[in-house]
Amino acid sequence: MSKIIVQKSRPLQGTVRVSGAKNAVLPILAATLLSTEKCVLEEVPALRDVDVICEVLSSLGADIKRLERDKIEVMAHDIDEIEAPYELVRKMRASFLVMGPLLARMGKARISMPGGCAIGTRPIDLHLKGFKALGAEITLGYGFVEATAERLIGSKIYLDFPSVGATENIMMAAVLAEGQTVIENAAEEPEITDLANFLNKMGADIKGAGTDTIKINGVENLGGAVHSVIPDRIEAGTYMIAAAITGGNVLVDNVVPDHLKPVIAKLKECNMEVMEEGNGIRVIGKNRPKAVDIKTMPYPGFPTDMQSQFMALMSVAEGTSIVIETVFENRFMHVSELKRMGADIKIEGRSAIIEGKEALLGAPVKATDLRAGAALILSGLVSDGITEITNTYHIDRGYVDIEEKLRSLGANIYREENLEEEEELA
Ligand SMILES: CC(=O)N[C@H]1[C@@H](OP(=O)(O)OP(=O)(O)OC[C@H]2O[C@@H](n3ccc(=O)[nH]c3=O)[C@H](O)[C@@H]2O)O[C@H](CO)[C@@H](O)[C@@H]1O
Ligand SMILES: C=C(OP(=O)(O)O)C(=O)O
Repeated sequence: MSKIIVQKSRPLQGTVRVSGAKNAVLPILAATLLSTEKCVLEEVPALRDVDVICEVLSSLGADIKRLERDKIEVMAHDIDEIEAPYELVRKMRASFLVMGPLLARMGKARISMPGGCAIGTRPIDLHLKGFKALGAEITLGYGFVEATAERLIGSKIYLDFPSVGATENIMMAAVLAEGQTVIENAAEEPEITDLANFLNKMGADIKGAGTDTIKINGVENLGGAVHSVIPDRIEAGTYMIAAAITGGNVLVDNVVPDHLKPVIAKLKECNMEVMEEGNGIRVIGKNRPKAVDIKTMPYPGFPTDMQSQFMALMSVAEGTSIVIETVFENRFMHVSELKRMGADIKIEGRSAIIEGKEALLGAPVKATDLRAGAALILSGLVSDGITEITNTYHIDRGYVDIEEKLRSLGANIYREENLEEEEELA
């Protein structure tokens, strides 16, 4: 098991380039199953999750070539399997995103139940409700779910909650359905728009992605496409907080500022200087941050995937802040780890009350999930002593070269590999 070691660092300085978005590339790779022609994806982040979804696609019969570190070619001409095995689905919940494309293309899909995880139970009822509305027959077996339909029929689907994954899965199923599908109360995240843009390049007819009503007119088949994945707004936000927490001056390059509105607004509210510069955002942290409250919401609200990193910032802010998590029912696992580093945080239901401290103390801590791991790294940058983070495989799911990128800004961070121990799986 590897460890990431972080020591108190000087204010970070320089430029860091953001990679392609994990949450955009995963559904886009799943969508390549819909085409019998070659698809080429650029700005593909070199992440563990990307390797897993590629393994899923290969197991179904797709031919995958890595042309460059961030460029992948997928040829899904010969799909001969309809089952994504538990072995892979347990490594990454997003494997479930192959269900929609498989069902649309093959008329049948069988996927292992993804199960719960550290941030909540994460049910799949909305995905299934959508497939049923499109005419699929759903069978729940021991540990798997099977969907069958000779041809899906377009329908009107209202989502009880704007689930990102359900919107994507239903959209991918509906592109080859007969007639029109309307998804109401759809998720509006930029990653949904990126997926829709990719599908439209393949020949789909999708309108309204990025709003709460998406209209999909089914087509007979889809062709190949070349697509460049949007920048990762969560990775960008994490480096913006790294600049703020260390009182640094960092240009976070390759971003879409519009995707980061709530993070920019909150950083400004805590007295950080934030400005757009070319394709980047510069963050200058001159003073100790002022405590501000946040409430996570579906896009365009404050992203739940930035909640723990923001809490790390609030742990050293001046004053008291309240963080309310409304998207996941159990996304405060990082609190006990931050407390080990001296943070003063109390949890009351879905709220965390944080009394900002002037300094934190390094400690051995565990990354309980991906963003929890990022929060611990951020805290380590401003903690006296050494912070030793284990369960780093979570961090590798979502951050490309995180130590190298932070080191290039002057951070004191490195990784210790211990290959003798077996890695626990997510
Ligand atoms: C790969 C990917 O893109 N992951 C992102 C995606 O996850 P994911 O697509 O899993 O998140 P959802 O938007 O679906 O989940 C949001 C909430 O809806 C609930 N829910 C979801 C589906 C369902 O069928 N039933 C149900 O009750 C979930 O338990 C959760 O409480 O969006 C989340 C919310 O922005 C982000 O934190 C994740 O980083
Ligand atoms: C929760 C996250 O991802 P996933 O849905 O892939 O677990 C995340 O990116 O913070």
